[in-house]
Amino acid sequence: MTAPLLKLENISKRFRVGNKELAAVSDVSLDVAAGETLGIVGESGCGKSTLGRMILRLTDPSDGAIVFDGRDITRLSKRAMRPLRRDIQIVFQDPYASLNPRMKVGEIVAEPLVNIGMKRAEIAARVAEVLKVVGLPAESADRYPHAFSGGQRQRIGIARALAVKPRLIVCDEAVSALDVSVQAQVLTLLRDIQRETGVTFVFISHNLGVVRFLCHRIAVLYLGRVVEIGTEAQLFETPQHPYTQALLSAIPEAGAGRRGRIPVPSGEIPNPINPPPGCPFHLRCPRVQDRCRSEIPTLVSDTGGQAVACHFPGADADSPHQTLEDKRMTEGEAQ
Ligand SMILES: Nc1ncnc2c1ncn2[C@@H]1O[C@H](COP(=O)(O)OP(=O)(O)OP(=O)(O)O)[C@@H](O)[C@H]1O
Repeated sequence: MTAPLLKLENISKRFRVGNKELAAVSDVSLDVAAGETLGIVGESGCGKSTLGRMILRLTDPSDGAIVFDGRDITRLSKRAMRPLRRDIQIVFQDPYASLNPRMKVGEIVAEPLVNIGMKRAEIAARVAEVLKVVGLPAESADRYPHAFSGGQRQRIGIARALAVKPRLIVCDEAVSALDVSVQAQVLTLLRDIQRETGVTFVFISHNLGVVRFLCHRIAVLYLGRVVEIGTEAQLFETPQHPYTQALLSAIPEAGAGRRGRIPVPSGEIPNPINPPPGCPFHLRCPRVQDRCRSEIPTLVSDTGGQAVACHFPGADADSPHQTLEDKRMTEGEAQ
């Protein structure tokens, strides 16, 4: 197996809030292979953006290591990070707020190229090239962002991220502000770009329906911890964690990919300043037992690579402990 392009090793991030500490991300370990799309999902406040910001080194982790292409970048200085900025880019959620309204589109897309010292003539050619890749006419370069729709602006953001030929793009809620039909177009564009260029994506979203379309593997985050991770098929066909199951049951069959927040399981999300002892999900869990109230479950992987952090994992109430392998065998036996 080839080494992962990105490796997060036991990453944590704690913020000081007054005289207390808030654990935004706790002990997260993830691998992302080159050319893969890893989805990170969970409700608001579960630590998705903080994780994304740490990957970009916009926020320093409190503990753990970030390894990019075999190199530990956790403690690199700003200066040492500069050449790597080209390799790791970000696309933000709000295409209205993230583009400078006083700059022409051509200048916006060119900015990262100027920063890496590319020559003027080459910049113009590259800007035209990436505008074409994202489906915008060359004339767009001379116009200002306000002349474009939300979906077109997000294409401009993607063109800007792509300009420097990055190896990894973190998409933080990149389609969440768009209408459903526009979301689908932008997701298709991202998938096509990946097929064409082999770029790796970390795709952050609160919407499991959206990540399903694009992601090869998905990590579900709850209160700063990965509670389940697996391939798209594993998570959608045999989710093992009650939280993943609750998120899935909230996606109407026909509405996968629709706009809006996931309706949540009953009960409040605990405050990360004062998290409950034991399993972070136990206050909302339909399967809670005594052990869950005192012992934090560790992430345990099955032979197929699906991993779950739950003392009592199970596919659903009728067939507890069913794994994707069990399901395949059962289906095979039935034939
Ligand atoms: N700079 C900060 N200082 C203090 N607390 C922070 C800071 N940034 C984030 N947090 C807290 O860390 C937790 C995780 O926030 P984060 O923004 O990463 O979550 P998220 O899953 O991306 O949520 P959303 O989708 O609402 O942005 C939240 O409780 C948030 O209030």
